[in-house]
Amino acid sequence: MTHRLGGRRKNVKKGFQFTLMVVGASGTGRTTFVNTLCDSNVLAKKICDNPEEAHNEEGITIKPVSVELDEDGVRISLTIVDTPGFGDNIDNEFCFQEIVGYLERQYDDILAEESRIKRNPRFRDNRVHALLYFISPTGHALREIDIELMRRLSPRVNVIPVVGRADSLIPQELKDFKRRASRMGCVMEDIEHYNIPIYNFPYDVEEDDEDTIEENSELRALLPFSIIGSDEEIVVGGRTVRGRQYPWGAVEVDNPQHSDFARLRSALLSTHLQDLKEITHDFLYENYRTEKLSRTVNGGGEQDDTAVNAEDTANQNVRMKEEQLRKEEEKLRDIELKVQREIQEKRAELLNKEEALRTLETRLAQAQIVDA
Ligand SMILES: Nc1nc2c(ncn2[C@@H]2O[C@H](COP(=O)(O)OP(=O)(O)OP(=O)(O)O)[C@@H](O)[C@H]2O)c(=O)[nH]1
Repeated sequence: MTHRLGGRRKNVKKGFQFTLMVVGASGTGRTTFVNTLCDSNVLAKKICDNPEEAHNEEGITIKPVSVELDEDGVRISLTIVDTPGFGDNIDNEFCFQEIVGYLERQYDDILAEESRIKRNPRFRDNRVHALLYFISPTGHALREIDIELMRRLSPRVNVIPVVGRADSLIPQELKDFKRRASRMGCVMEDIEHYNIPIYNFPYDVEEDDEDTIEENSELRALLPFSIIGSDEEIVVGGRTVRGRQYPWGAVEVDNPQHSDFARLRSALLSTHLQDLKEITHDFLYENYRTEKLSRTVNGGGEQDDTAVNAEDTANQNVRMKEEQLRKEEEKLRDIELKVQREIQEKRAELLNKEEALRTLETRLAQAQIVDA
């Protein structure tokens, strides 16, 4: 079920917090996309690599940066988590682990916070709500590394595949690459073939309204989104627009005929922001939590901070229950004593009355004897 921003007046006033991770090999256009999305230089461009150091494998660095955006009058506090260095190494296993580890650490923080007796008012929820996976515009099927990473990340985050630098392919090539199976294979065919549970703008024909179904099926049909990014402005037919100028013509970032940038931007920051957050909390985090806690209960051997916290909470619950039972027993004992006291008082009262009756009867009998 998709939720719109408009229905949440309180949040509209306060604004929304959203965290977006961007992953993709170097040169796929991640940095330019982020800067185009935020309309400012949020991420610094990598300045020309030193050829003497090019063979050094630097590994991946995960860098969150925050930026405040105004989306049609709604404040969005957007955190971008960039992952430069992904796919640059011969062995990418370390990169996979770093990214999955980062996503899981944010869940662990929430789990630990939920288990605390006293909440930390300054606690910040850093869970990642969506991950844009940048695919190189090769025109070929997905690479093994793309399939492997999307498959590993999908259980932990809403993965949305995008084709970066989409203007590197001519429109027909791009169409074939996105959806239409050709000799080369295509992105969506691979995603379906390998059963990768990406975020596919879910809808329920029975439950959702017509507009939601229509909008979500349109967005689903655009997957993977083709992205053109540019931090430059060009003049096209007298209009100043963000785009890229070529000798043969121009491509415009915000023109839906040229790129899916505008549709993706509005899905992320407006129409589907709440849905992505809800799936993260209700489904992805909940699954992680269940896995983690059942591993702890089943003695999976993992005894980290969260496990200890969960154990503390369980012990505390037992102690609270014991205390409650003790109080109830005390209350029952008091009632019992009170009832016993009342019975004794009534019995004494009855005995007194019997005594008085007997005295009366004796006096009556004596009076009758005197009369006779
Ligand atoms: N044609 C075209 N070029 C692009 C596009 N987006 C970025 N580029 C160019 O591609 C090159 C790499 O872009 P970046 O945004 O730095 O790519 P990146 O994925 O962040 O790469 P690293 O910074 O090396 O991790 C730059 O020269 C950009 O100007 C695009 O949509 N179309």
